[in-house]
Amino acid sequence: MSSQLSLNDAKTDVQHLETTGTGEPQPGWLDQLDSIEQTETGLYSWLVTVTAALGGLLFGYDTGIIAAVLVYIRSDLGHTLSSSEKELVTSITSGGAFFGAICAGLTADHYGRKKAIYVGCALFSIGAVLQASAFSLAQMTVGRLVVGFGVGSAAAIVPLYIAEVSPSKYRGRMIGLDNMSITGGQLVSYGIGAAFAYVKGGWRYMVGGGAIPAVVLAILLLFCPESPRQLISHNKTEEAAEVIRKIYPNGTDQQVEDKIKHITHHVSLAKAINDGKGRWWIIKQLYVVPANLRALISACGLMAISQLCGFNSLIYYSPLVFSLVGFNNPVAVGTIIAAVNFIFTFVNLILVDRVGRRRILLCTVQFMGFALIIAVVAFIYIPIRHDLTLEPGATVGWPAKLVLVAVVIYVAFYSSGIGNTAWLSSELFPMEVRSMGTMMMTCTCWASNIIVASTFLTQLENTTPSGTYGFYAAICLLGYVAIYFCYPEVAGMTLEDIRVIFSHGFGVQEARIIQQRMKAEGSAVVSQTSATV
Ligand SMILES: O[C@H]1[C@H](O)[C@@H](O)[C@H](O)[C@@H](O)[C@H]1O
Repeated sequence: MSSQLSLNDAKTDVQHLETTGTGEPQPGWLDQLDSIEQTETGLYSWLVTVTAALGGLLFGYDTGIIAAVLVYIRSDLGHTLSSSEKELVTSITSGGAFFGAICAGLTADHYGRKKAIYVGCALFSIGAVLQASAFSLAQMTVGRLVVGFGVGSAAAIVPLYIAEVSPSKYRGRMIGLDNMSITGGQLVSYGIGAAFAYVKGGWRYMVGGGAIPAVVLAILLLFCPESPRQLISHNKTEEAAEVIRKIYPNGTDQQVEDKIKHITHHVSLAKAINDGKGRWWIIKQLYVVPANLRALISACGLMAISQLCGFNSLIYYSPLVFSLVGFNNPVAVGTIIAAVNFIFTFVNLILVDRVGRRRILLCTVQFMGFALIIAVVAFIYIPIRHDLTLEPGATVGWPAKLVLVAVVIYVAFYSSGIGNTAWLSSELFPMEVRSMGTMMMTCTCWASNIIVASTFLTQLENTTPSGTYGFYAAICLLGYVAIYFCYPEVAGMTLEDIRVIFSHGFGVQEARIIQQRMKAEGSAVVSQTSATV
């Protein structure tokens, strides 16, 4: 490809292609520019994706490891931690993630995806060292906060980066790999927790170990490219061409050139839409345009349900819950939960595009609620005192085993449904407000996560385990009603269709009609996640 290919040339070419003599767009011209997507994909983009997904692993590891730490930290910070202190060191990470996600979301366009991931690596490493060397609650809290900043930025940037370096036919699966590595990281953290359970000061190795994948990620990232979209957006067209050649090793020079024009078109479009308008203006559009507001309610509402249903009370505190009901190797029992979460994330990955988001959600959320009701009943028969200890002499009987079974069922339905599907809702937003809408969704995630993390133990003490899980069961059942009325099925729809359905209320009926029409026309149900550039 010639070196004179600049952003301006590409723009001119796009304009030329875009119009006929009458100024009408030529049908299918944009698709023609993307024929490189049909070529055989090489190993490169998979290696880049697996590397970036280490960011997801760190997110999972650092959120999951607190469970074992809380069991083994005992009085190493100078005194035995009270319930509210345990809640503080747990929820401060979610608080950090809230701000980390906002900062990363606001700066990633300007500084690039890779820089944001490097900053995440630095935060993970600094946080790990601060925690591992902590002898006071204050230092531990700061360490957890710093790690939280890293978690938030990884949660916001890694899926974005993967989406931009992956060929569209594998995009859904590659982003799914990030979800798998979050739950995989939680599983690894439980495994490490169990492995260091009987080592003196073992919790320091658990938290310090979080620095290892962060350093590995930082080193491997040196071999990864900046995303072509970012490069083009900063007029680095030649560099973008190099990256595109590596992602699509079987593309011709012409196809590489076309791909650049294709991305340039989308970049210019996005710039034109938000031209001269500040971020606040875009955020305002989410609220003042009724269709946008409804999309925001659906996306953020689903995310809030996915957190307020109490799932992370298990990820963060399940060893405490299982020691409460009498199991004497609670971290090992908790590992079952993390393993089920990991395995069923994979089930979600396989089903979500085929079955559709709404159907999966409606089916799984009600069973989550029913499973929790079984746990509520079982807890009634376990003699737990107000200070969260068992009555002396109590043993692990059938109620404790029933709690474990109910919780495993709940987790399986969670991760095969709402746990991962909630992250897909960015597809509900029209392009001009998508990045800000996604940021709002991420903020909702961490804000509601903080509520669960910071209230769970107090709630157990004050309203008993049955009351606490009864509350979460109620959220699931209310969530079912909310999804039924407010969450339309958008799998495989064009952005225009999605815009139309939200201009008619929440568009559940309209979406059904469009889905039926699509089926009748035999159009393939393709994930919108994989359809965006
Ligand atoms: O998608 C993730 C996943 O399910 C994690 O296991 C959970 O900790 C997160 O809160 C959730 O958003």
